[in-house]
Amino acid sequence: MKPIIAPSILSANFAYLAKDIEMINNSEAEWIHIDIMDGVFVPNISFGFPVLKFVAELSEKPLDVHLMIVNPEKFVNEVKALGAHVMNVHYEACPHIHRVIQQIREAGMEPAVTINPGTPVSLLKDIIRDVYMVLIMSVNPGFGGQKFIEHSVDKVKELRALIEETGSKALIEVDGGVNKETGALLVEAGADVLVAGSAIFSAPDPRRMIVDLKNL
Ligand SMILES: O=C(CO)[C@@H](O)[C@H](O)COP(=O)(O)O
Ligand SMILES: [Co+2]
Repeated sequence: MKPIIAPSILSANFAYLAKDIEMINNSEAEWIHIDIMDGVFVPNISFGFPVLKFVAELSEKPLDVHLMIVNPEKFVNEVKALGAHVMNVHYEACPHIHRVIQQIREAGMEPAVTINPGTPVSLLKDIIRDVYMVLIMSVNPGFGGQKFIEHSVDKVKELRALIEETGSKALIEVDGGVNKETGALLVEAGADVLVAGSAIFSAPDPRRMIVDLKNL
């Protein structure tokens, strides 16, 4: 199976965001990945809902919303109002992760749980059947353009084994430092969805890069 490609607009040119969204609309990418940061959970601030309202209006692809914020459950309605397909919350940001997953599902979105590089896959055992997707961070969240953490490949293999063992249908997504080289290792290890920011937006031909990532 070819991986789903989700370009991260964090690496887009914000002065010409409409142009970059148009590029994604006319590409083979399935989703658009949206990184929301609050300067508390991660040491950076990206963009908020007033900006994303316009992104959502322009996008013809489903939105994969990655919330790098504390108390993400406070924003279920705002994310829903964007028409998001997936609401991705960090395991580390939710003491009551099971309840948050239920809230996302009740709101009519697909729940995904993200784990940081320092969080083990084994912690997902009791929620793996309840999530649509697990996002494995292959960099520490907060910035685009960072170096891929190699150990993430082992985490994908471990998660694939957990999914098979439990009969879960969860997709495996990986985010951070994904390019043609690291993407190939991840697909081989069992990843279903590749998020890529700088690899796509700094490529001479971003749409070609999306095709190349799909064909890994
Ligand atoms: O969530 C994040 C960063 O925290 C990502 O989605 C980045 O935007 C990916 O950027 P690259 O590592 O692909 O440049
Ligand atoms: Co992200």
